[in-house]
Amino acid sequence: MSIVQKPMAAIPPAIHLKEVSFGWSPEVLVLDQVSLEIPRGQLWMLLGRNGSGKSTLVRILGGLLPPQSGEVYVEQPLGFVFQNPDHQLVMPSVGADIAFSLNGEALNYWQVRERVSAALQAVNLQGLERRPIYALSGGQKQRVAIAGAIARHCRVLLLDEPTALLDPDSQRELLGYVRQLVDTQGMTALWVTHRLDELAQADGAIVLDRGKVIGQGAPTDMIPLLHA
Ligand SMILES: Nc1ncnc2c1ncn2[C@@H]1O[C@H](COP(=O)(O)OP(=O)(O)OP(=O)(O)O)[C@@H](O)[C@H]1O
Repeated sequence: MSIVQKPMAAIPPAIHLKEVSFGWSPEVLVLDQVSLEIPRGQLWMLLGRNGSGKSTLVRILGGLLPPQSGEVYVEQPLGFVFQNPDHQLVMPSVGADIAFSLNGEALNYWQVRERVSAALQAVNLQGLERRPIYALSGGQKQRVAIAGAIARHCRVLLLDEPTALLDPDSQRELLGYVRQLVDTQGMTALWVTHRLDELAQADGAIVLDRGKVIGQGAPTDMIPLLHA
């Protein structure tokens, strides 16, 4: 008897860019024919020197900038976490801020409370709904920003240097939470960083150089490209 194995259905990537270009002026391209794929349910890092185009790329992925040419696909809904949480958290208390991120969804009071509470649990800030934002540490503020995305049931998280303003312990802790969300909730995360030690937690990495992708794949394979 022969066993016929059905081919596994290919899982489409959560993020897919094909030949995307962008420039602030017609003469100078900040992104030049960028093509990349990020598999669903993985944590990838985006690396490159200052000015290589990382933030521009993340803004295009988030729909904040339109590409001049090329194709962009990002699984929805998506959430953003920026370098400075003070630019992102707009309400006076933790619970109000996360609830605010649910504006526009047709949820009743109890559903909002349930989403806020579950999101806080996912980033280990349970019970802090009433805590004023000003009373949080930088790392806790970043976790509230992530909780906003969790509450919206985001499938993709775009994090633009989220640890840049954190102390080393909070950096490691935040990365640990995102790693855990990817592993337990199947989210896909793209994390922009300059910190090579963070690569150890990644499933893959992409290196940008002057607006071009010069490498994408296993994190350890990308390190030599950064020193080239
Ligand atoms: N609003 C803007 N107007 C004009 N040029 C811009 C604007 N924002 C960024 N640039 C330029 O686009 C290029 C890419 O910037 P981008 O912020 O994407 O790089 P980056 O890799 O994120 O850098 P960094 O690591 O310093 O954050 C840089 O030359 C930058 O000066």
